[in-house]
Amino acid sequence: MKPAFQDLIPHNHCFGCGPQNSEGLKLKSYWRDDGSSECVYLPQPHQCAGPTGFVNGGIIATLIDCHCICTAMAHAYALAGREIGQGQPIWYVTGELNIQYLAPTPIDEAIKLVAKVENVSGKKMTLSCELMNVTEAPSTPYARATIMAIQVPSNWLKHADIPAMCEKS
Ligand SMILES: CCCCC/C=C\C/C=C\C/C=C\C/C=C\CCCC(=O)SCCNC(=O)CCNC(=O)[C@H](O)C(C)(C)COP(=O)(O)OP(=O)(O)OC[C@H]1O[C@@H](n2cnc3c(N)ncnc32)[C@H](O)[C@@H]1OP(=O)(O)O
Repeated sequence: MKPAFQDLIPHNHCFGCGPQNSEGLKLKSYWRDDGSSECVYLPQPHQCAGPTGFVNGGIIATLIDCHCICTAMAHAYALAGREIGQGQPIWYVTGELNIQYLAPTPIDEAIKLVAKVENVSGKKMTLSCELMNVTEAPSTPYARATIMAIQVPSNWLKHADIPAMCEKS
């Protein structure tokens, strides 16, 4: 199996997707044969909503956000004809995140996110994402989202790190 996007993107302390964040969700994203990307995640009991059986909406938002932004970066490297993480870094941030929560997401089973790049226009990349049961059974997804990813300059990180956080990892 090829490495996950997150294992190739350098210098990532993100709570959702950073391998270098020991307290984070550490999600992993991969290309699928049809050009979409997927991420399988097993929710943890403490990530519950009010009732203990369902996943908190903010956790769902983080999973969607990080899977889509990492997909945007992976797609941008592919458009540049480079392997992820090779050469001048390509960074994207979340400009907009719109989520429809369609049904409660069970906390005691693996879930799957599938994202697609819908459009690239200058610095802006639009992606769609569905969060569903890991079996991809033909039922309504638990959540559906659109994301606007915005490319930021490769020197953006110079302004964005707290040294103590970097030293910790
Ligand atoms: C803050 C943390 C960032 C972390 C990532 C950064 C670097 C990566 C480093 C290592 C880690 C690697 C991977 C994983 C990292 C993260 C994954 C999770 C992602 C996040 O969790 S990330 C946090 C939440 N995110 C923010 O903290 C963004 C705050 N924000 C800004 O920093 C600015 O707001 C920015 C840069 C978005 C725009 O800056 P700006 O306005 O100067 O950009 P500019 O003028 O060049 O606009 C260019 C075109 O985008 C359009 N546009 C602009 N903003 C838009 C918006 N909001 N919605 C729709 N369209 C928008 C314009 O209308 C124009 O469109 P047009 O070209 O058609 O005119």
